[in-house]
Amino acid sequence: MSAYKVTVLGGGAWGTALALAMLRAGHAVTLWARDSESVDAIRAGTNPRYLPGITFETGIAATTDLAQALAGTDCVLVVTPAQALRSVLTDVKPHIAEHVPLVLCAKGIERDTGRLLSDISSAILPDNPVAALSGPSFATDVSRGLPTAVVVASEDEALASALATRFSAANLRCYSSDDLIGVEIGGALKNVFAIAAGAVTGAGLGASAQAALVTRGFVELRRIGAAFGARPETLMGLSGLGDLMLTCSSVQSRNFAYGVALGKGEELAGRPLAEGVATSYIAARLTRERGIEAPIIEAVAALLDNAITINEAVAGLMTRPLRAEAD
Ligand SMILES: NC(=O)C1=CN([C@@H]2O[C@H](COP(=O)(O)OP(=O)(O)OC[C@H]3O[C@@H](n4cnc5c(N)ncnc54)[C@H](O)[C@@H]3O)[C@@H](O)[C@H]2O)C=CC1
Ligand SMILES: O=C(CO)COP(=O)(O)O
Repeated sequence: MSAYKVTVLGGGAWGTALALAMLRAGHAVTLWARDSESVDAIRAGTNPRYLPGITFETGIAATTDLAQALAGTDCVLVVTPAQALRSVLTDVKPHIAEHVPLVLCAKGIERDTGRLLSDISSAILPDNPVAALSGPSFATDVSRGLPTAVVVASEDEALASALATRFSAANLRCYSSDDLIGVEIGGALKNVFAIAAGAVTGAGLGASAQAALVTRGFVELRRIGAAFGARPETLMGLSGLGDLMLTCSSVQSRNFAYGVALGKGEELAGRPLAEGVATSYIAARLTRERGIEAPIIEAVAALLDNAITINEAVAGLMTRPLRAEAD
């Protein structure tokens, strides 16, 4: 029987880690990256730019040739940044066979349109079933083979379950879900709250403020999730609360680290990818348009725009009208 062929698009931290996870699950893995430097390094068992200090097994067939990466593939993991999804899938279109599932692994909402990533995928590649992989999982942990649990979601429950089975291995446990929107919303918004939590830490506001911020962030996530049709139990799961806990508590998170720099008033240009920046702007717009109360998201977007200071953000949140917690 020929091996199940997985194509990974994206040679950054998460693309490399997922390619390794797929290799360890016993699949034939081809990784496409746009720069030959990353391709050469990954073939040799390193990715110094995105996973510094980590060496790993060889066996990933890395290439800069997209057509070659997609030829004869059984499944594609799309692991480029959320804001690049539209252009990447447009490039993929001529080279992918119908019915090959696309598993979206980025966490974000398209800034210009407010579209969820699965919407973009269905619009560009309507004949390819779409799934999302999300949950608390740092690329460094996964590439080191540390135990990790994620969720694979698709509106097609049988597909989600089949992919979760394929992707699971000794140290990667994949749950399945048919709540695609719920999984996407949780993954996208936790990055915004991670920036907020980082800012609280960076500004030295204390552990109590930190806990309050994360808890009230989760309330905003639930409100927005409800408006988008996400199931509450999905938001309570790995891709929602689980990832919120992870990224709001560790400088291993680039979004949290970005927030720390913001809270300290440090230079923000040139930092590693923090998906929550783009997502905060569009999430603030979407919540405003839909009349959803999301003061933390609003504050993050305003802070990033230099429209308010951290002290003004705190004062704004602390002086809102008092209310019952459950409202
Ligand atoms: N790093 C992590 O621990 C995790 C990351 N993610 C998500 O995965 C996504 C990717 O993140 P990372 O791999 O960590 O980012 P990264 O910054 O390490 O790598 C991004 C990769 O995408 C490539 N890229 C950027 N724009 C591109 C374009 N227009 N066309 C083609 N390639 C492009 C870059 O060259 C680079 O290889 C993000 O949405 C992130 O939220 C999800 C879970 C864990
Ligand atoms: O999504 C992640 C872990 O689940 C990675 O978070 P950062 O993008 O903030 O590093």
